[in-house]
Amino acid sequence: MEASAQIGVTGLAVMGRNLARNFARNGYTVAVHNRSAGRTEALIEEFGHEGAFVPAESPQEFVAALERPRRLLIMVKAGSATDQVIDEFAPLLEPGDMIIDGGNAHFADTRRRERALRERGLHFVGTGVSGGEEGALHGPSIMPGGSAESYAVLGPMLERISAHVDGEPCCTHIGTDGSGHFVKMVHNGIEYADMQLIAEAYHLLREVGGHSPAEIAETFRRWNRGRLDSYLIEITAEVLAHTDADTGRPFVDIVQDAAGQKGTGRWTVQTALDLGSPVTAIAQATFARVASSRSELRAAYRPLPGGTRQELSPDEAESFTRDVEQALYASKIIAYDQGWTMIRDASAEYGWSIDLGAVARIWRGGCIIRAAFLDRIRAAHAADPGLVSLLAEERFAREITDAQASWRAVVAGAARHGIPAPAFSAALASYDTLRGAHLPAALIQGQRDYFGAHTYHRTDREGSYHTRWAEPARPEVRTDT
Ligand SMILES: NC(=O)C1=CN([C@@H]2O[C@H](COP(=O)(O)OP(=O)(O)OC[C@H]3O[C@@H](n4cnc5c(N)ncnc54)[C@H](OP(=O)(O)O)[C@@H]3O)[C@@H](O)[C@H]2O)C=CC1
Ligand SMILES: O=C(CO)[C@H](O)[C@H](O)COP(=O)(O)O
Repeated sequence: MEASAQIGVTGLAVMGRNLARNFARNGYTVAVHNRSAGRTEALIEEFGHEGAFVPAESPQEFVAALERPRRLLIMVKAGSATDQVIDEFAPLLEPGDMIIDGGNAHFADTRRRERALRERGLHFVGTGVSGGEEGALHGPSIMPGGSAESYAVLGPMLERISAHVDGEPCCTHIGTDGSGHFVKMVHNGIEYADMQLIAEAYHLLREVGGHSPAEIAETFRRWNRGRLDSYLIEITAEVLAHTDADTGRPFVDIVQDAAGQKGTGRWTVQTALDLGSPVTAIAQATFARVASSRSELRAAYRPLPGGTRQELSPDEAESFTRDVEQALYASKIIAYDQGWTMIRDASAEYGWSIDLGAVARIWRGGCIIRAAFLDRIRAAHAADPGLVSLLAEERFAREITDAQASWRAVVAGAARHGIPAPAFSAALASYDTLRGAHLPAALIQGQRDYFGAHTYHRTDREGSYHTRWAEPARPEVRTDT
């Protein structure tokens, strides 16, 4: 077989098929392969006319169709399937060739795979891809890790098929080894928080504000024309406005209230604990999904009393809606700030030198959390490349300040009414924790020292200290001399 394809895609389910079509529509010759040949045949039959495809039945045929250095994109089920595919294809490749993994791999697996393949002279490019089925076809946000050398060859192709905002591609080299998959994982963590915050806003508008799903859809449409303008707000309005054809009831009332997850949010929270990154809003959003699915626990709690419901007058309901918008926006700033903190922490830990402004730039289009807001984050980092937190930027700080009263009223009101608002509450608590001059952590240090002689630092002197709590006089000793 003549080596005529600039890229090959193996794994032709929804994502792989549409990425292959995207490459072909952009003028590349694309070799296509799938474990079961039916998907390859279906792609050629349905979409073969869209561009230059080279269908391959066997891995050998597939690899033979690729121009050198070979660029082989894996789009299979994340996990052990990725290792199986690598084991199958790597022996057929030669030094300098590239394996790109566009699945939602755990970044630690990507680091392991990159190391192993580097030893064999191959480039392994763990690449985050976001945008779902439609994004894959029309332009996703792409987050490649791997070597700078591989990006020099691959980058132009990936940038070409990515979404574009203001003429700029939603694709950039994130850093070495697993950095691309790490950033994609945090994208999904933020996605969980954003979705949960929006869901809490809906719940409050319905249960406290007394609005119908159709009315709330209109509210979201209005918000989508303002500073909350985002894909997730847009689709939320569509979902809320949808009526079930069978029953004539709002769609949200016929769907079971148990949220699923494939696991990237969970990975974000697990990794945040290892890094010491306080991503509490993301964590609460992830736990809220978990809790929604624990039907046996929910059944046990259900008979117990809740808060006091109070009907709002039309004026009060209108004012409450404005408060919820403020609370949603303020909480969103915190959730995004937590995501960025985590990326900054990992970048330092793994030596990735991630450009935090570039991450915001490539998330402005193509991905699930795309939003006007991300351009503000990009601009904040452009103005101050050393920005430690979004709240250190004047405009974000002013907006959070302006939202104060409403934000607190919404969280307090939710508690009074007995409506769960875990992500709103976590975001506000995070804000108060990080801005607090004094935290009760001093007492925790005392407790630790009491039961475990874990020592503490004093506010007035250098050094580590321990109080001998068991002795009546409780003498204090310095432990670091
Ligand atoms: N769906 C989405 O919106 C998004 C998905 N992703 C990620 O992209 C990747 C592809 O996702 P998606 O298109 O949804 O497909 P799936 O995750 O459903 O995976 C199905 C594909 O994996 C192949 N596969 C499974 N096991 C093996 C194996 N052991 N050896 C070879 N091939 C195997 C299947 O082949 P066969 O047809 O023979 O069964 C099929 O092509 C995943 O890693 C996913 O996490 C990333 C962003 C968004
Ligand atoms: O990667 C994605 C988008 O960026 C997927 O849509 C995401 O995996 C969905 O996650 P979950 O099923 O956990 O809600």
